[in-house]
Amino acid sequence: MNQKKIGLLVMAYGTPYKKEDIVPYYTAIRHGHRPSDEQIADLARRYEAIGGTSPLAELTQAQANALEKRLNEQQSVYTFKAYLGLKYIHPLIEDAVQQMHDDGIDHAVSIALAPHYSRFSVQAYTDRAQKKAEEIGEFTMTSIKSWYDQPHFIDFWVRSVKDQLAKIPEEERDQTGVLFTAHSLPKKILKNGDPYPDQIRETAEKIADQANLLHYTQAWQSAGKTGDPWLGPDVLNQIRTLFQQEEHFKHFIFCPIGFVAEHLEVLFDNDRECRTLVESLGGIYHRPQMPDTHPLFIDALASTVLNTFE
Ligand SMILES: CC1=C(CCC(=O)O)c2cc3nc(cc4[nH]c(cc5[nH]c(cc1n2)c(C)c5CCC(=O)O)c(CCC(=O)O)c4C)C(CCC(=O)O)=C3C
Ligand SMILES: [Fe+2]
Repeated sequence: MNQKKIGLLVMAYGTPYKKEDIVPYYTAIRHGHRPSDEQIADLARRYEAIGGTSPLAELTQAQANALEKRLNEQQSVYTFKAYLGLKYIHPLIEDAVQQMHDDGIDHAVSIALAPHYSRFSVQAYTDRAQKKAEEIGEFTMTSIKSWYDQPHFIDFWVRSVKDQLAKIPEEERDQTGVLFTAHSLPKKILKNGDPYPDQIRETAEKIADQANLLHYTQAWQSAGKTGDPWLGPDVLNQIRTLFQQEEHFKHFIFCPIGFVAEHLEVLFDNDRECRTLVESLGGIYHRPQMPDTHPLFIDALASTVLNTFE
């Protein structure tokens, strides 16, 4: 019997492929308003600092490929075909949905490469995908909202933190603080009861519990420099706070649990800014490798997708 072909819409933020993409990309992030020359220069400088462009383009594609492969290995009822749909650069979410339809697909599952749900993040991806599906007609799409609590995902971070701790001399392990971070969002999301902060807190608690962490905390990173207030505490302030506490921490392990790949926010905001501050205070910076295409992580995504068929 023919296996039914299912579209797998893998949605992600997107990143400039080359220097010339930075302006149109940043303009798209700003909903079509070109940022100031100063803001553009600042972003270009950050990409320059991590090697010119981000590794994210390649990693997002590799994650989509790995997920497709894993899904087709794990079951034989359906054939999954992955389509990348990006938020701010080609291939755009809408184009991916159109392509599925053109390829004769009438049912898809969408998943965002972001673990936690927010109206500002995942819902924005989903709305665009569903709108396009409705426009096409006779095309149904199941949209996954979040998967932060998928056990394999938690397990990935539990193992990562434990690996980092194992490298720290035993007598210094109780002088180690673990910081769980996620992208900050404007505080106004709280007014509508957005689950984002709670989901991130829950993720941190689950990991800390399963890894038996003595000292851990949660903080927000990469807040925008806009007029309105963003969720805090900011990670840089949180580092200072921890140093002021009586434990006299020596080691700091950074776990950016809101992101899933090596990219600008981690390579710059964590590995440069957080590292610089930690070292200036006399501490030692540690940061496990991001999920990327780790089998546990891909399994977490695959299980989440397959659960939509139950
Ligand atoms: C919640 C969230 C995630 C995680 C969930 C998800 O993945 O969806 C995320 C991921 C990412 N954000 C990214 C890049 C950027 N985000 C920006 C700006 C912003 N992000 C926001 C939110 C988020 N962002 C917000 C509310 C703004 C302010 C908008 C404004 O300015 O009004 C800007 C503008 C300049 C700056 O502010 O730095 C850039 C360049 C990249 C790719 C980096 C690379 O290329 O490696 C990735 C994965
Ligand atoms: Fe962003």
